[in-house]
Amino acid sequence: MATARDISQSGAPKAVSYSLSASPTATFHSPPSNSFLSGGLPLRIAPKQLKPFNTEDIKILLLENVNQTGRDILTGQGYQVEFMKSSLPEDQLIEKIRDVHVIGIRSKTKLTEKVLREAKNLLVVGCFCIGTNQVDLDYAAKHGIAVFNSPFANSRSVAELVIAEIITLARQLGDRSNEMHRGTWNKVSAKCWEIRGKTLGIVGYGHIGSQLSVLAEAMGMSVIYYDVQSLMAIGSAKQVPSLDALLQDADFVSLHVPETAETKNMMSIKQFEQMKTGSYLINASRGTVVDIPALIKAMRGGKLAGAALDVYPNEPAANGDYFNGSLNHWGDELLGLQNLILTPHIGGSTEEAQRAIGVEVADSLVRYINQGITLASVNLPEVSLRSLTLEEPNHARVIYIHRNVPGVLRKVNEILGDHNVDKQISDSKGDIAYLMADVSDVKAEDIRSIRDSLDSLSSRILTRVLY
Ligand SMILES: NC(=O)C1=CN([C@@H]2O[C@H](COP(=O)(O)OP(=O)(O)OC[C@H]3O[C@@H](n4cnc5c(N)ncnc54)[C@H](O)[C@@H]3O)[C@@H](O)[C@H]2O)C=CC1
Ligand SMILES: O=C(O)C(=O)COP(=O)(O)O
Repeated sequence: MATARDISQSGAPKAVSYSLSASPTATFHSPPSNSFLSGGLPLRIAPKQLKPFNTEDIKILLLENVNQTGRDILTGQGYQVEFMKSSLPEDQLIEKIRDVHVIGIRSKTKLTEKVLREAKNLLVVGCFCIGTNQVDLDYAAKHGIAVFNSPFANSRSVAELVIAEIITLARQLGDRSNEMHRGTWNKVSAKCWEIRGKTLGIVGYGHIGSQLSVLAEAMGMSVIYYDVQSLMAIGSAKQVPSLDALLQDADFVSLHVPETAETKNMMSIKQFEQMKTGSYLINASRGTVVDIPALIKAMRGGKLAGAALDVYPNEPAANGDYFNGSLNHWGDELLGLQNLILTPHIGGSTEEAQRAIGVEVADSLVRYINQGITLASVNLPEVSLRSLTLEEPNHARVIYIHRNVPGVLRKVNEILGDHNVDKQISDSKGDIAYLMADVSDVKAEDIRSIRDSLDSLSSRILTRVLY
């Protein structure tokens, strides 16, 4: 059956997702085949007066132990919230995602095209983390699914972890501690260093890299950084022109780039060869950025004096025994190395960061679900109008997500032109455009007519009407 998410190859808009309900206690409906309304939210019309949609009809699935702060905000809105501590294997994720309007994830849940294709009712994804590489952002945008994240609420936590790791590596604290646990007293100073006066090379000078820069300089380190963009240095840090230049000069190299095609195996055999003998590598970015066999080789050959890994190419879905999962590719080869700190992707895992992320992403979701506001979306144009005046009767907010092709605004305004448009805004991002208009003095039949007319336009991706 065609759904509201389909973009017809023929250009003809497809059917529709929700039923019209006049019942004051209506619950979520499965898409009826003969329904005549489309879009992401159930329409609710009370006799005589238009009513806002019912938040209780919204179904949300939260995976990966999203913080209580976010859960409280979402349940406080009256949405139906299902919470799970871990991520889900693909087959179970596909089953679950078919039914929900909103999904909240962290870095583990992969929302690929295959998964999103099944998400027939999905309006919006909340990434309760910084990275959005786990979501097919382009597919989501082309199907009118907004994606939000928290761009910097855990940056400080990651930077502090890296500072701890720099000192831990320089003083071989991990090995000394392990030895003490095994009953060995091993008091040594050989190849143990102060970090004062050493050079830290930061790869990727964004939110985390620049925070790290400030902390490292405060401890007496010299900072150099490499970034694809030309960025203002903080303090006395200096931008260098290439990764090679950074690797040749740095005593410690810390990676803070996103997962992209360009950053895959950014640190491989050639790059390790460029590094100073006795230097250290820290990766708290994404597991794909470091070629692990090349790292093992560099550590065994003495090129590196130590390394810290917080992220891995494949990470387990849940806490527990990982030996049967992702890390067994390298097994003893990796685990047997000296002065290698392994942590289970905890860079952003502090109370402060998780609480702040919970609030920030949940707030973005509520704004989008209730008001259609896309501010801070990572894949749709950022569009905002002041809050819908729900107190005023017979107002409606029309949201039209469409392909960015010539002539759409003229057609939309022909449709809206029969009504009193109080405010209107439109913006585009690549192939996708987002239009929002508030209309007043509309009755139920006007809304139905606006909706049907917008649905009949060949540019349509998704129509929502909120009131
Ligand atoms: N370990 C953990 O728990 C966490 C890991 N992360 C990871 O850290 C990454 C970085 O986070 P932020 O600093 O917030 O991101 P950001 O977007 O603020 O900064 C990334 C920087 O990398 C630069 N960059 C991109 N491609 C590059 C390339 N090929 N070569 C050199 N520079 C390049 C960008 O220009 C940008 O300045 C995130 O994408 C995420 O994958 C983020 C938070 C927690
Ligand atoms: O914020 C990020 O991108 C992170 O890597 C942290 O991910 P997490 O929320 O711990 O799954």
